[in-house]
Amino acid sequence: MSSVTATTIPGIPKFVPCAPTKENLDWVDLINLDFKKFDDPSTRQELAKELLDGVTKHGFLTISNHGISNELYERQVQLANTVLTLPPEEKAPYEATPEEDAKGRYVGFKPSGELGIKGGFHKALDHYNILTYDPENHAHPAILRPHMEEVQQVIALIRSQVLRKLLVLISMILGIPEDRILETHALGKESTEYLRYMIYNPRSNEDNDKYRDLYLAGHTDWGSFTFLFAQPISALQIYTTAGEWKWVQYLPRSLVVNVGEALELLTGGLFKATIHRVVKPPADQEREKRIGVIYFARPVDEQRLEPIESPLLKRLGIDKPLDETVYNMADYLNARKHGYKRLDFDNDRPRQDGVHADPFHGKYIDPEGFKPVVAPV
Ligand SMILES: O=C(O)CCC(=O)C(=O)O
Ligand SMILES: [Fe+2]
Repeated sequence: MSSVTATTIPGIPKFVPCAPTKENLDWVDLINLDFKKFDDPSTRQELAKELLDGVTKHGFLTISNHGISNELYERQVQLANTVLTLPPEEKAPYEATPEEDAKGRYVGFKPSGELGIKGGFHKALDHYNILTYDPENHAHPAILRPHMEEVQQVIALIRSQVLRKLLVLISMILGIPEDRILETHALGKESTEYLRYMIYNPRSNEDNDKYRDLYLAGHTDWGSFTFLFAQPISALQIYTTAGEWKWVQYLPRSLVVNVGEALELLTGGLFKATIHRVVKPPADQEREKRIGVIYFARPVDEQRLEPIESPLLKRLGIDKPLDETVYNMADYLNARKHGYKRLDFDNDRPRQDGVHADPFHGKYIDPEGFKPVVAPV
């Protein structure tokens, strides 16, 4: 089961994923959920317990036997590479507008600009988003079009085989009816869920110095769960409860799952949105382009982000909203996009004025003058 074999798809450029690093990094010990256990009622109970352990310990887990075949999995990586390495002139017509980006629901490539958009991204990074709920039925680049049915199939699998099962396990943990939790992610309602293809191009030493070796600054995700197709290039780190940055190890063909802020808010903090970041890979992978396939699950736009009524949360005394303002999902995204709760977690790499560029933090001035619904705290 080598990670360096490359699936070929007619008409799609071949992409050979990088070999795993030989370096022994300071790995984090993540709990792996074997989703085979979901099928049997007794092992399903065990799985629910493991999920609770995973989300309270690190807020990060891996899932094996997730129901996405090796072939579909590898083909997604090939398609992601194809789309993200299109020449700029072929990307341009599919670039989202800054307004769409500001609303948190966009299709296509991230808007470009000197620093990407909102001062947040170095252009060594690019995104391509495919919405799950896309009433406008956005067009995709010609090379991707023959494969859109397959992309939709993968999205449907992630929702039915992974997200739905996790939500059922949550209903068991919280002691609430399945329907109550499933409706928070109902299909067909307005939502910003999407599949994202992501590229991190290698940077010059000068740029790495300038950006403190950070590709993505420490952050928590905004939705409920994020599913990352396991990544042979080590660069993802999580901030543990012990206050240390540790590396996420590559487990071939697994999904790496992390809890986002919406789920933290829905569970009164029982499920932890873990801080994570992406840094310069180890020396034996540093010159490779890093291709990501990521699914961001999110509650529907209208879902209010406050604790779900649950006997467990009540018993634990965590049944009150965590924040002063209770937003629904759509308004929460809007607020987050415009500076609400913007925090600096990279204190281990202090930014020196005049030495480091600050694409991530500092005083935040929204370039388009968008405002959060309520002034940020
Ligand atoms: O590329 C990765 O490994 C993680 C990306 C990430 O954290 C994000 O896009 O929110
Ligand atoms: Fe993230």
